[in-house]
Amino acid sequence: TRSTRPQRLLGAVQKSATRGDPCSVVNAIDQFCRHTEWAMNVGDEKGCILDSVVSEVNPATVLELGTYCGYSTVRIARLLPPHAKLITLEFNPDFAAIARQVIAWAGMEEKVHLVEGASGEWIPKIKEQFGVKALDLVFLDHWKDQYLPDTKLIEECGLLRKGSVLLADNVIFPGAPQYLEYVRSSQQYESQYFKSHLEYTKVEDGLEKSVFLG
Ligand SMILES: O=C(NC/C=C/[C@H]1O[C@@H](n2cnc3c(NCCO)ncnc32)[C@H](O)[C@@H]1O)c1cc(-c2ccc(F)cc2)cc(O)c1O
Ligand SMILES: [Mg+2]
Repeated sequence: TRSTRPQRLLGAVQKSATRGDPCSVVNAIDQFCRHTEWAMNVGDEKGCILDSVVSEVNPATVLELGTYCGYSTVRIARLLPPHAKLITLEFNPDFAAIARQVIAWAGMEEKVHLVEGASGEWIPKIKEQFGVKALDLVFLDHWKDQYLPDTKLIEECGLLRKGSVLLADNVIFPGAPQYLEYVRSSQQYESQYFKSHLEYTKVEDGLEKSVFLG
């Protein structure tokens, strides 16, 4: 039977990237998605903005919502200090299986906890399961209509501290209008839009960075 897009993306990593070299994994996926088969990774252009936010925050604890094939997981983990932790939630078992192999190929297993499950079920468990007091950075890249409910759940679970950063992909395309309205109008956030383009295309898209003010 025909392979799936994530399987073909993993094949490109195993063919073109060097084991243990996260940058070569990121480059192999970008090359594949730009020249062979598009896939919904944050990509190289928005990825540079993601890199700058990760470097600025220098997080000890990161939560990613929506692992997919693990592109942004590897992109973030490669910048984290040795004992930092990236928790990434993915509820599709087929995508999770591919992402585990991409993360392993990049040699990032030590820094990444991939949890196979839904954000709504797992966000309330993060403190106890992972001994996390607060999240320094949250990267939202899952179903766009879930950005707002999950942000409210993260707040309710007391997972944010003064200075915690939310970074959301696709706030223009496909768009997350309710989320944007919330973080831009709330007194509890200082929000900033980083204009860019939809991965591997000329379509406008961007990332919204929102600092929790406590
Ligand atoms: O739709 C997009 N992303 C969704 C990602 C979903 C991934 O996250 C997983 N996931 C979803 N909800 C949850 C959940 N919790 C919520 C449910 O309980 N808990 C755990 N995991 C979850 C899915 O299983 C996937 O692995 C997108 C589209 C375009 C796009 C642009 C232009 C086009 F023409 C077409 C597409 C570009 C992008 O950058 C995009 O991110
Ligand atoms: Mg996205």
